[in-house]
Amino acid sequence: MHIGFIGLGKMGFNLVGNLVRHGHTVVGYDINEELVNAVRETGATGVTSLQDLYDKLPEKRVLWLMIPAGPLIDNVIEQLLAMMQPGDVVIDGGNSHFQDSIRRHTYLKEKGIGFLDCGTSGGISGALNGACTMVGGDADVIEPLHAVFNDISVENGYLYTGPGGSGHFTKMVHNGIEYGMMQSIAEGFEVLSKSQFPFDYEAVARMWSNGSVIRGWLMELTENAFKKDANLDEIQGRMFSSGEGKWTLETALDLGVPTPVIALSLIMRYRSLQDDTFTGKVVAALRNEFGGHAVAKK
Ligand SMILES: O=C(O)[C@H](O)[C@@H](O)[C@H](O)[C@H](O)COP(=O)(O)O
Repeated sequence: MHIGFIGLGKMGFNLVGNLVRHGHTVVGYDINEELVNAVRETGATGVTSLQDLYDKLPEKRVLWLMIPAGPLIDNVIEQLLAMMQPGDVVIDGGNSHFQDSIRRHTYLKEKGIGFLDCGTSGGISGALNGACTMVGGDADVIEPLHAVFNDISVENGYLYTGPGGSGHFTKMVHNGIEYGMMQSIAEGFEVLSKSQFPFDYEAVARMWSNGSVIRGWLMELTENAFKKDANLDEIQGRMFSSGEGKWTLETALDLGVPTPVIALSLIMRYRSLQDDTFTGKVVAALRNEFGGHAVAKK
């Protein structure tokens, strides 16, 4: 299949390589010309304008966006609308909010253009070697593209999730789960680190990766991290987040679903970004006021 790929960052670049390896004809575009040059090495055609990308594709064009979520998606869709014809399809492969995807689905459908929201998981290596894809949209729009999603995904790692928005909804929940699992693993290792035993964290993670109930990719990645830096001395414990955990919690609250693990995982990420907190000072001061309990002075 012919595919126009917009956004050749870490994920997009590797997805292009994956598509080319599976025999698809890809035209890749990015505002960064170095990436456009580099993508030519994968066997894709590199172009430096959206118009050129569009013109190089046969009718019923497939335009795959792998760019940061938010207004940029709307911006690029508006640029494409100046060229697109009914029958064309836009795929958003990034981490967009599912409500935005529902809106874009409706907006483009009114113009005869298909829209698929594709949650893409598995990180950078998965993008190249076999991703996990969860895709929402109209059944007739996705029908000719099932084979493509199957091609770029690991075996059984692709699911058509249903109506527009459901792909990104599924990805959002996946990421909420990811927050909770990572926080739990991290807390376990902190308990190990505070114990009286001289644990080798890499060895523990390797052992837990083999046969235990908590084995899995995140545990394997934990082993990798400790292999590189035995006590993680080289990094700070600041846990950034790009929004999906927050959206999962907001959505759960809207739906009346109690999600304490995901909620606290998210809050711990926010807490990790603060060196000291006013909240902490107030609680410490109150303990001191009512009970004379010691406070740590600066
Ligand atoms: O499934 C995946 O491959 C990941 O979930 C990925 O999509 C996610 O965006 C990053 O891991 C960062 O997420 P946070 O910045 O929210 O931690």
